[in-house]
Amino acid sequence: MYPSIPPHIAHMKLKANLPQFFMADEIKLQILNEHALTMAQLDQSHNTELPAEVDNYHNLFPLEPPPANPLQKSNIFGYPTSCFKAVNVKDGMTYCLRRIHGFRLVNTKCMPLIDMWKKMYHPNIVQLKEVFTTKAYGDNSIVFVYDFFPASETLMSRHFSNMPAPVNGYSSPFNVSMNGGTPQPANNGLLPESLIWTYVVQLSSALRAIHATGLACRSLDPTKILIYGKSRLRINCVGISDVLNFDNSQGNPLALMPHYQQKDLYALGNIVLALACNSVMSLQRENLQNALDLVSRNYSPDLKNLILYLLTNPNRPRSINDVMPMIGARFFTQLDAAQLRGDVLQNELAKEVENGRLFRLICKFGAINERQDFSLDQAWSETGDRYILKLFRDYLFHQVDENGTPWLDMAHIIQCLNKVDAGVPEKVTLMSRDEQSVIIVSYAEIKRCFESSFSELLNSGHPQGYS
Ligand SMILES: Nc1ncnc2c1ncn2[C@@H]1O[C@H](COP(=O)(O)OP(=O)(O)OP(=O)(O)O)[C@@H](O)[C@H]1O
Repeated sequence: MYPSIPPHIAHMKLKANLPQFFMADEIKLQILNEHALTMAQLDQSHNTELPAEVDNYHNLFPLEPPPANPLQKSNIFGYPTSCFKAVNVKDGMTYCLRRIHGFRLVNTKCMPLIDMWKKMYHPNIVQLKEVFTTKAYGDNSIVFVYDFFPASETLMSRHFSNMPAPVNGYSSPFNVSMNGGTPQPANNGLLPESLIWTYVVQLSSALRAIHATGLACRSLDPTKILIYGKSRLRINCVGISDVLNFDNSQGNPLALMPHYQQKDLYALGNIVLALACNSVMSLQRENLQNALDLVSRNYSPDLKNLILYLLTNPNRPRSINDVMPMIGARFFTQLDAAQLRGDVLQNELAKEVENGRLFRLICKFGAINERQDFSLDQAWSETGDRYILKLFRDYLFHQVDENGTPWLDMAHIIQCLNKVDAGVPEKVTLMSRDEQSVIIVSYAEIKRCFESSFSELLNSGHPQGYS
């Protein structure tokens, strides 16, 4: 048995500051979950519906169940749409593909707008990567490719999913046809005001960037806003309306944007009001006054003023920049939260950089240990420097206690690998498997054996990715 670092020591610093500690754990869980979802694959032997490949994308995996009626049109876009994750064959990355069924692109004058969207990088916008037409689905479809955010959901499903089924067969919340009456919170209680401002800050920041480039979102709707983690938002589906609803009569494709920007602001007002009432029913014209009363009773005057600014006087031109003073000091809360999260991530990244270094070391050990044949020498991995490395591998991984039971201790492995990596002069006792011989070597000597053995391999082969 060898002394090991008590596992809690490594975490002591973080645990001393509990909020950071929990945030780090939460982020790790989220990343694990996201990784599992990114890796999910369809069993191709059972998949008869989806094409194996669409343009440069393969491994298609639907992100939503097939609709009961395949001709069901999206309320926002007016065409049937479907969403997949897929892997790009060129870069191996996973993307989100949104197919617009039965759309034939006859006019490419809208493409400058798509180029503008592709250049738009913003932390609250799902980035558009490319657009292509395809017959891979057996019809004329146009596909919009976006960054993929695993484990994300829509703002609609997060906050308004327990709404009664819409009577018109469509699913857009902003078209729900209800019987009127006072808007009732869809869930028990109302959302905390701080959460609503968190959303306002993110959505207005995205709109500010979009409007500043001369574009407009044109599809701002709770079904077209992605949410992941606790409260991180991104505006989704940018660029689609610019293609599907392109007005060919305008010489300048940006000519109508100021008009659409006003509509974006109105849509933002609707979203904030629906969040504040915790119900999309508040958006019914006949419910508006009741909804505003509910906001006055439960939230700050600033929130009500923001909603009034965005929803009333549609003939008065409004600007997203006017929202900033209404957010006021709440902006600092956002900034603080973002910086705290940044610190936690930096801390976690530092640990992962360490882990990555040790992982590469283990990969190299794996390439040397137990190699059956090298340069026509069958005993290469059993002799010379490699023999020491073999015994060191046993020392690292195959320790047993006095009863012969495997002794498994991560801290021992990490500590020893770090010492080899640093080449410290400390000595270690290695024992042959038959326990007949004992070798005392320093970690520095092990490092030398390791480096010379690995460079022998490197010089003879075609190494890829080892550094
Ligand atoms: N870029 C993306 N990355 C990851 N998941 C996404 C992405 N875009 C959409 N999704 C997921 O795909 C699913 C369907 O999204 P979609 O925008 O079609 O919502 P919807 O409520 O079905 O809207 P609609 O009624 O217009 O079809 C949602 O679960 C959403 O979280």
